[in-house]
Formats: sequence, structure tokens, C-alpha cells
Amino acid sequence: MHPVTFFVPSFMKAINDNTEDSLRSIISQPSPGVLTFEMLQPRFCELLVAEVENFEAWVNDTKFRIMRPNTMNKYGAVLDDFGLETMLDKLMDGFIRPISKVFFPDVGGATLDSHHGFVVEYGKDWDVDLGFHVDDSEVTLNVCLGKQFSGGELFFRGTRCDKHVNTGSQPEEIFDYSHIPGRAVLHLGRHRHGARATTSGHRINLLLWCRSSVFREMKKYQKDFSNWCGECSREKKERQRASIAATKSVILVLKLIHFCNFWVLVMLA
Ligand SMILES: O=C(O)CCC(=O)C(=O)O
Ligand SMILES: [Fe+2]
Repeated sequence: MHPVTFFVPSFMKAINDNTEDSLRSIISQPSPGVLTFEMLQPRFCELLVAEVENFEAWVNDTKFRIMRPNTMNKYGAVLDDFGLETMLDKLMDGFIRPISKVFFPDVGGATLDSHHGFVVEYGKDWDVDLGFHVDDSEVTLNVCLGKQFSGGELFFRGTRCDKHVNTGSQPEEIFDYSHIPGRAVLHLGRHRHGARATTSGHRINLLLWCRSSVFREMKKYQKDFSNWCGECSREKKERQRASIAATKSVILVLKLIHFCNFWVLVMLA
């Protein structure tokens, strides 16, 4: 792990300063819960792509069968499997957890302690697109490594808990992001998303699914409401609105009864 050769100076400085303000100064949030920032040096992206290509060539030559990154992608490789596990651990510990601690505290952002790291590849000879899904992660880092491509936008549709994963999205949850080489996207694993077709060229992205065993354990004992789920929050607001409306009606009826009683007494007097 050589931070200075891996990361762009603005990212290095924000992490070294390690204050909420320094992190906020380099991160944009074009849609709630979707963070983006300049991260990797072009030279590092090239080296990582070359390493993946070497590995794939070796796999082809030796007729080895390798694990694909996940159940959805047929192309790409698991980086942990060819010597990059320690480097990715350091990436998560030293560079992703400081950010997720500030921006994603409700899903164990401060306690990320394991990862699944892989690259995905899209284009005419690779995967074309990626269906709508949630990741098996608390926080996902997705960085475009290149090469040249068009299309391949990420589409987001709001964060949901297990119970609400198939519910509709609100207009404000709909967001499309166009990948830029070297630029990172950080989002919750439960933020529903997919990738549109890469219509030309070759797109390679680095994915780090970061997990928190503490959060996973705590989730087992959690009641039915998740404050990070868009639909839970909407239902909670709706319940509060209905309860306020019901209280108001009761008060109105009581006032009316009081008013009638008053006039009955006046007329009897
Ligand atoms: O292709 C992309 O940029 C998205 C990949 C992704 O969502 C995943 O591998 O979980
Ligand atoms: Fe994903």
C-alpha cells in the first residue's frame, strides 16, 4: 500500500487532516446517500488493470476456473484471491472507514471490519449491464478504473431494509450517475442500484463491499423500524401525521360537545 502513488493529493490531504470539514470539502453528494470524490491516480488505475489482465491471462493459459465476483457478473475477478487482500484491508481501515464513520454512522460505518473486493468488466466482450440489486455490504466503494467507454451509468432508487426492498421509489430517490475514471462513488449496500449497458469500449470498476459484523449482530435484535430505510422513514412520518390528525379530530369533537353543553345550559337558564 503506497498511499501517495495510489491516491490523488486532494484525497490524501482530506484523509490526513481527518476532520469532518476536510472530508466534506472533497466529497459531493449529488443525491442523498450517494457520495462521490476524486480518489485514484490514473497511473495506479492502469497498474491495477494490468494486474487484473495478467491474472486473467494466467487463468486462461492454465485453464484454471476462478470464482467470479458475485452472482450477477460473469466477468471480472475477486482481488482478494490473488494477493491483494491485505492492501484492500488497509484501504478499508485507513481510507474508507474514516469517511463512512462520518457519513454512514447508522449502518455501522464506524465499525467496518471485513470486505469483499473485486473488479467488474463491461463491454461487447464482457458483461453488458447489471440488474437492479442491493449489495451484500453495509457500505460499497465503487471506483472506475477506465478504460474508455460510453454508457454504463449507475442508477439509484433509494435505500431499503429487507422488508421494503421491493417497494416503489419516490421521485427524489431516482438518480443516475456517470462513471469517471479515478472517481469514487460511496453508497450504502442497501441503496438499490444497477448499471446501464456499456454501449461501447471497455469499462473496468473496482468494488469494495465493506461489512460490519457489529452492525449485522445488532440488526438481529432490532425492532421493525430502520432509520436508514426510505420506506420505514416514510411510513413513520405517515403514522405521525395520521396520529396528529386523529388527535386534532378528537379535540375538535370535544370542543363541539363543550360548545353544545354551554348553549344547552344557557337555554335552560
Ligand atoms: O458496474 C457498476 O458500476 C456497479 C457494480 C455493482 O453494483 C456491484 O458489483 O455491486
Ligand atoms: Fe452493487
